Amino acid sequence: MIEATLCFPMRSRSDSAGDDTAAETANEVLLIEKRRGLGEGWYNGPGGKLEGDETPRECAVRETREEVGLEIDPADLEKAGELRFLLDGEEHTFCHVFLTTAFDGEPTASDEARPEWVDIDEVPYEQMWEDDRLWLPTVLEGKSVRGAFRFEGGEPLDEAEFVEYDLETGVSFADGD
Ligand SMILES: Nc1ncnc2c1[nH]c(=O)n2[C@H]1C[C@H](O)[C@@H](COP(=O)(O)OP(=O)(O)OP(=O)(O)O)O1
Repeated sequence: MIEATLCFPMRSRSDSAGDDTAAETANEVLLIEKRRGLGEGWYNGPGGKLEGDETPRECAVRETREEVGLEIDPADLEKAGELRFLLDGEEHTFCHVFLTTAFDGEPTASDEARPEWVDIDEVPYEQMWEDDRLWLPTVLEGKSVRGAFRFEGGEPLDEAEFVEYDLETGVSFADGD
């Protein structure tokens, strides 16, 4: 099974301070238009597969740097979701989802991704993985999710048919995940 990450940098158009979680104060999210590989041509968060012995946080930081050039401290990532993608009844990908409002730099396009700040009320779900509309709005509201999403039809995953799902909200995750 593949272990992967998604990272959603968020920002507020009008600066607001306080102890709120990232998604409670932010109203724009950084998406990428994927330029190659799984999900090519669709919008998603920066992210990708874990490499070597890196942790999910380290992976999210590395993928966000490689894809859009933002620097993030792993401690500034808020864990927001755990998603299981199943293909033909088999576990295919386990994906850790993170949010952050703390990052350095300006998003820059790479070979893999074209970044775009998007209002959280205008996320282009019709140009994203079909499951995203089921869990991403909840994540962008600052609530955590744990879900399983079943696809049928064989590899590659992005050409398989999305058939059903289970989703829990307001879940908690183990420290350090
Ligand atoms: N169903 C669904 N919804 C939303 N997001 C995803 C899925 N399935 C997925 O695989 N994903 C996400 C999880 C990952 O962030 C990417 C896929 O990562 P990929 O591009 O294959 O990983 P990289 O490590 O960047 O790839 P290469 O470097 O090998 O090209 O999609």
